[in-house]
Amino acid sequence: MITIALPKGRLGEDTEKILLETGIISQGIERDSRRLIFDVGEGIRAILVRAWDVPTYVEMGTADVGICGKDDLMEHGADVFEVLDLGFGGCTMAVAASQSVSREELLGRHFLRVATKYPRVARRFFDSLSLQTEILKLYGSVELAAVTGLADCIVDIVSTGATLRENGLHVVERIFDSTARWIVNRKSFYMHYDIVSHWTAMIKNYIQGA
Ligand SMILES: Nc1ncnc2c1ncn2[C@@H]1O[C@H](COP(=O)(O)OP(=O)(O)OP(=O)(O)O)[C@@H](O)[C@H]1O
Ligand SMILES: O=P(O)(O)OC[C@H]1O[C@H](OP(=O)(O)OP(=O)(O)O)[C@H](O)[C@@H]1O
Repeated sequence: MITIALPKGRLGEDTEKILLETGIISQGIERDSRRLIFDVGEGIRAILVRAWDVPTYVEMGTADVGICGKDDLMEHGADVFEVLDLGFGGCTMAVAASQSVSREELLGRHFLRVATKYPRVARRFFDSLSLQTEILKLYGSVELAAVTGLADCIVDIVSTGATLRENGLHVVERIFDSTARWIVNRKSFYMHYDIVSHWTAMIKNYIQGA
């Protein structure tokens, strides 16, 4: 049995499309049911998890392979093989602040209060600038922290930029670009080498042909 960790949410549809169109899975997921485990082929099961939890399932070996964003991988620091960039789910991890605060002014301060869903990414970034920070972990609507004054700036994902614009914020610094990644458990990579490398090649061909 080989287990694939599929992300719920934003990456779900593109993930399922790639796996179905490459023929890696032969049946789709009934997303409107409350089931979390699906038989998706002979000896293949899919588990439906939040994108953020995919690295945990793959690192621990409960899933052999999975799909999640680079942002979650960077934050998690999971010890897995990051095998392929799938190209979809594109966004940028960025520092953002009120439009009235310039990059020079913000990064020139001695101390910053930073709100984010990604405390490890934020800590690493500000440490690399030797900037003293207090990091506040939030779970959503992160932009609100910079608007209300809870924090001086935020570290969050930016895609269209609409959420920043509509809340009077702007990007101060881009930290890294993120897309969805195909990740593999380290043991499974060797134990299921034939199937994992076959699947990886199929996805690679699919992406190159797309
Ligand atoms: N606005 C966005 N546009 C494009 N891709 C995004 C955007 N926000 C997040 N992503 C990417 O999609 C992945 C999954 O996001 P999704 O919102 O489904 O789950 P989540 O971040 O775990 O949060 P939640 O389930 O609380 O909404 C993120 O890890 C990121 O790589
Ligand atoms: O640049 P944009 O296209 O506007 O996208 C960026 C927004 O999308 C994500 O939030 P999400 O929709 O997941 O909401 P939440 O984090 O507040 O739950 C992210 O945290 C930003 O708030």
